[in-house]
Amino acid sequence: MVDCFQTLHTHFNCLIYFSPVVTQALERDVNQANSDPTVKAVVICGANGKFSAGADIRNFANIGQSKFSSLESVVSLIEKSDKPMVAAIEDLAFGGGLEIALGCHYRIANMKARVGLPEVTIGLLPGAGGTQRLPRLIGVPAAIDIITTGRHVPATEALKLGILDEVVEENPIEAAINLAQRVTGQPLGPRRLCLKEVPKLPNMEAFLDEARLKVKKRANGQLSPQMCFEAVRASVYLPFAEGIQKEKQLFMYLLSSGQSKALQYAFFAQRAMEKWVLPNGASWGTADPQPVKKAAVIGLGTMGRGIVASLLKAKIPVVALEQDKKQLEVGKAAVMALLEREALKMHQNGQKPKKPIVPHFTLDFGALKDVDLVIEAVFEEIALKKEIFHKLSVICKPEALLGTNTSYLDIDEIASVTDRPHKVIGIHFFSPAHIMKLVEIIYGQQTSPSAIATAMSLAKSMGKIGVVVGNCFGFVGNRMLTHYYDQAYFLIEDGSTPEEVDKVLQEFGFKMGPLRVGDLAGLDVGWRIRKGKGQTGDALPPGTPPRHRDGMRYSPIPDMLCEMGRYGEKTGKGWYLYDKPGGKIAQPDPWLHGFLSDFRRTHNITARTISQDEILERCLYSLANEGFRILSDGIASCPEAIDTIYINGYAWPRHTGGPMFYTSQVGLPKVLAKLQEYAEANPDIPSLQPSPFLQKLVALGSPPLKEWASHVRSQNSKL
Ligand SMILES: CCCCCCC[C@H](O)CC(=O)SCCNC(=O)CCNC(=O)[C@H](O)C(C)(C)COP(=O)([O-])OP(=O)([O-])OC[C@H]1O[C@@H](n2cnc3c(N)ncnc32)[C@H](O)[C@@H]1OP(=O)([O-])[O-]
Ligand SMILES: NC(=O)c1ccc[n+]([C@@H]2O[C@H](COP(=O)([O-])OP(=O)(O)OC[C@H]3O[C@@H](n4cnc5c(N)ncnc54)[C@H](O)[C@@H]3O)[C@@H](O)[C@H]2O)c1
Repeated sequence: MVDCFQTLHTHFNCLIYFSPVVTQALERDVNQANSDPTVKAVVICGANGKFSAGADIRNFANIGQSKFSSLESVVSLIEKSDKPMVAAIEDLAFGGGLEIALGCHYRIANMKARVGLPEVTIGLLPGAGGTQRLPRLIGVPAAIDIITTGRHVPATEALKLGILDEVVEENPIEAAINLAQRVTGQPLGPRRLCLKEVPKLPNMEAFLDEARLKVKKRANGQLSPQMCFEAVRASVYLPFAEGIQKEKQLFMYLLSSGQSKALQYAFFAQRAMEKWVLPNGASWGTADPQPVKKAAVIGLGTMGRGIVASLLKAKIPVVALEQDKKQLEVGKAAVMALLEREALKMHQNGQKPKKPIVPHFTLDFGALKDVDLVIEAVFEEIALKKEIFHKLSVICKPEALLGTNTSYLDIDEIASVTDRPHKVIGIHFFSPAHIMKLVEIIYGQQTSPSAIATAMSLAKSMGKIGVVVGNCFGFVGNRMLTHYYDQAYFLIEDGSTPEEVDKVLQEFGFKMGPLRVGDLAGLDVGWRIRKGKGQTGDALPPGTPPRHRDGMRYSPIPDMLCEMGRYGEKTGKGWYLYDKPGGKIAQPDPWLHGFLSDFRRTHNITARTISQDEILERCLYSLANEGFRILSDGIASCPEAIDTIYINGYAWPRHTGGPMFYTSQVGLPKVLAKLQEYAEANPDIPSLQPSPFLQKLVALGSPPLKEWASHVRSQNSKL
């Protein structure tokens, strides 16, 4: 029987995306199968165990509309075929890949496959008929969910929704051939999605109005979810062919938008991080990771508990250590609650919760003697960290890697007290550690390439994005963030309210502005750091001017709020007033406004009306300005690293590409001119002085972002 069937492999070599060549080859093969009378049915599958990840994103910049359109015409060709077409989905079918499968008359996948239309995440919409066929297949609410979020749908859920006709344990190709044999001769009309009606809802109009608002709110200024919604909405009101035209028109609109460029840049920037290279030439290509079969976490506070959960998610057994019985009990309860929540989430997503590995909770450092990796997450105090690392170097086996989750402290100083500085490394998670994707991997002067490779491989196994960076106070992310916050405080001193500053940054695309984030994280966190640096508190030399430190402008307002017990959400008061301690409902606080007026009066500051542009530019350009310094210092190897850090660690709006990409889009000469203007108006804020590297790039005619790193290299090699 097999000779009556044709199995079309979609000509992919390794990964599985549609270039024009692949699309044309598929079209040719489908035409051949259609015209060959010996072929009774066709099974379409991928090669090397994967169906397809969709259109080739790298091609978008270079390709004309006609080439794009051809993928939809192939889907249509498949759908119109008089012979049963069966998609055999192995592992994944995303974007154009799922659209091809939707053109098929039947779809079968293996159990571990995932399907989805992730175009929204790269600033686009499914442009090969997906927005018109999926709602016809599974109804409007489920289609809106899948298309506007781009989420990956597991095979079992896809089966329930009706996206798949069958899910099999093993090889879907064999099952597809069996199915093709069974259905040969049956009418295909009912299987063609283009001929189906979109399933009606009793209250479609009201449902769509509400859904549009929800999508808009969640989009935070990103266009693609909103256009995805409009395309699905068109499927309800337009005949199929007109819906396809509408989809095409919206696709082309998104394709030409700056947002899709930024999102595609962010996609590739993130993936480029795996291929790290150090200034000394050591790299991912030559460094071997060590296996991590057992790990330890020291300190089960805010960060430690999330780090334990992340390690367990990667199936690494963990020893969890605390300083005393009480803290151990608190930490243990918190970790167990996190694990239960994870299991519940899996259950709700239709996944079978795995039996959790329970950590070994202990107060005994001796329990760390056989671990391969330690991640220390105790208080941010250098003396305490050094004491712990000294102890670790005595207790842990010589090959064990010693990691610190410090936010700011010097990796070399910590390494100096150990017997193995080459195995000491910063592994900087972001809060909440079990959720946030970013891990900054910080190498010190002596950290070995193998230690970096191990930390990077660990990040990947925890489902996180590791970015390798150099060692300096605050590394990349927090070093830049200081300037963003300073500007926010100075703007408030000069006349803005916290609400005004936050609104401007929220309109830019952040979910929360800096002051609201400060309240959420706890204002005492920064206060402790400033006290540690001697900028406030008992260590401050008498006679220090209140609004200057070392001749530079300093805002004492955040310290004053903390001195009054206003730590933010947890105390019910901070930059905002909350419904209760621990409450989430933030209101403008009349008391704070009065306090700010008194502060300005005391310090002879005449409040001025500050424009939205000034708020945005001072906050964002000062942050990016530090990014140029970080590039120039070699702390980040390329602007893509900074952008990946900001998008994944600081909730920078992905659709603007990250601070460096955003700056490149605004135009380096404009950013430079604005920084010069603000620096002249504020001579006591040196961080507003444009970085020499930014000036150099402008002098070079503002080369494209992908060339910036080579200009750093040429600059440093001349030194
Ligand atoms: C008129 C209108 C007509 C329009 C027609 C449009 C049709 C359609 O609607 C549009 C699309 O399909 S849009 C597409 C919709 N689809 C998506 O958005 C899916 C995007 N892809 C993904 O989400 C993930 O890559 C997977 C989950 C597929 C695999 O994850 P994993 O196992 O962790 O692997 P990994 O590390 O992530 O990737 C490995 C390598 O493959 C690379 N690469 C991957 N996909 C690529 C692509 N489509 N392209 C190019 N390259 C792609 C990736 O860069 C990396 O390269 P490197 O050089 O080795 O660094
Ligand atoms: N909180 C954040 O947002 C955040 C983000 C990234 C990094 N970090 C860094 O992570 C580290 C921990 O921060 P956190 O916010 O989790 O602090 P935390 O105060 O919430 O927790 C610290 C924990 O360490 C424990 N501890 C203190 N001394 C110890 C010892 N000798 N042995 C064992 N345990 C000990 C404490 O009992 C406490 O439970 C710090 O270095 C911090 O800078 C914090």
